[in-house]
Amino acid sequence: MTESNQHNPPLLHDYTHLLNQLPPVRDRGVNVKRQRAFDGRGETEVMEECELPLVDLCGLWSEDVEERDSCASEICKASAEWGFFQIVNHGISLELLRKMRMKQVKLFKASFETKAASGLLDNSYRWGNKTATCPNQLSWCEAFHVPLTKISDDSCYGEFNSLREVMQEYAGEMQELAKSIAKVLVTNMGVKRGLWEDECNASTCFLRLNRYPPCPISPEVFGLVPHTDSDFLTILHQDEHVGGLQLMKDSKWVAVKPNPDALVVNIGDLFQAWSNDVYKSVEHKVTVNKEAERHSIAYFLCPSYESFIGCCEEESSIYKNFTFGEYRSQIQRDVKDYGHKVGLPRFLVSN
Ligand SMILES: O=C(O)CCC(=O)C(=O)O
Ligand SMILES: [Fe+2]
Repeated sequence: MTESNQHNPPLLHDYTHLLNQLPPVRDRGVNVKRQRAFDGRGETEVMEECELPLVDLCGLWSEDVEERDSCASEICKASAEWGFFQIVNHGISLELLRKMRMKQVKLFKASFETKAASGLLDNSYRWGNKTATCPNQLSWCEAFHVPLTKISDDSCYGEFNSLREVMQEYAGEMQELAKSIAKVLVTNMGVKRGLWEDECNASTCFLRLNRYPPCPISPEVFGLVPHTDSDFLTILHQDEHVGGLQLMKDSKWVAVKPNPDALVVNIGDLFQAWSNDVYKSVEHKVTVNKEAERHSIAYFLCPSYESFIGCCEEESSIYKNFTFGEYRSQIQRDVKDYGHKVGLPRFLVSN
């Protein structure tokens, strides 16, 4: 097996030592068994593709109070029961989504050396997983992880200057949309003013442009390892055609069917803590294909590092009060020490 495409990162080459730990193909069981062993969780199985709850945001922008309330309650119900939902009529034009995707595809078509070159998109290019110590910690992907504060910075773009305007417009619109959804979730908990109103300025929010190259050893590695997002909420512009996103629902992995008209929203750890576990930050992962590449763009709504996340039910909070900065540092320590994020359980009052 070779990595002939000069635009792909050298995943096979650089992770040979890890991939050699995989048992020979003849020793592995049938698919489901293999997936179970691979995930390291006896109870998980892959289910059929499913339709996530679909929320038409038309109601949210309506003059009619009842329509607004009904849309808000759909958002909150999905956030509590699934932690994930899809939105249509979200106000972001299909033209902008298409333009952003075209630019993203073009960017990833650049050679690996160009992408990794110093300076491009604030040196935000990442691939694989440096801290992986075994094959199931390896993510078969490449990504630009771009802070919103850098998006208008000319020096980030080099030869990709035409990306700047689109990125700016895209990030601005995502920011507004994310805040509108956050406001619904905050109001539903009986709180008039959430910390996100002051704290979720652009200072720590970011966009992640993901590409999952075709993977000759699929399904032996993940595109993105199972994780929860460490933010308030995420808005995901999935690949229009190629599926791969799976989420945990009732102890089963559920595959999300691509819907080219919809964006996917998921609750992150901070909203779960703030809502005292009412909204769920659900584990999700991405699988990869042997032949097809896949693209996605995620927008992460985050507070400033000094913000206390707190809890809307202060007296009965099951989590300690922590700042976003503390949360991030703990994750970084855990990844270094154990190879993976521990996340919210670290901050339970009972610990
Ligand atoms: O690519 C996807 O569909 C999911 C991406 C994701 O979960 C992330 O970037 O955190
Ligand atoms: Fe994620």
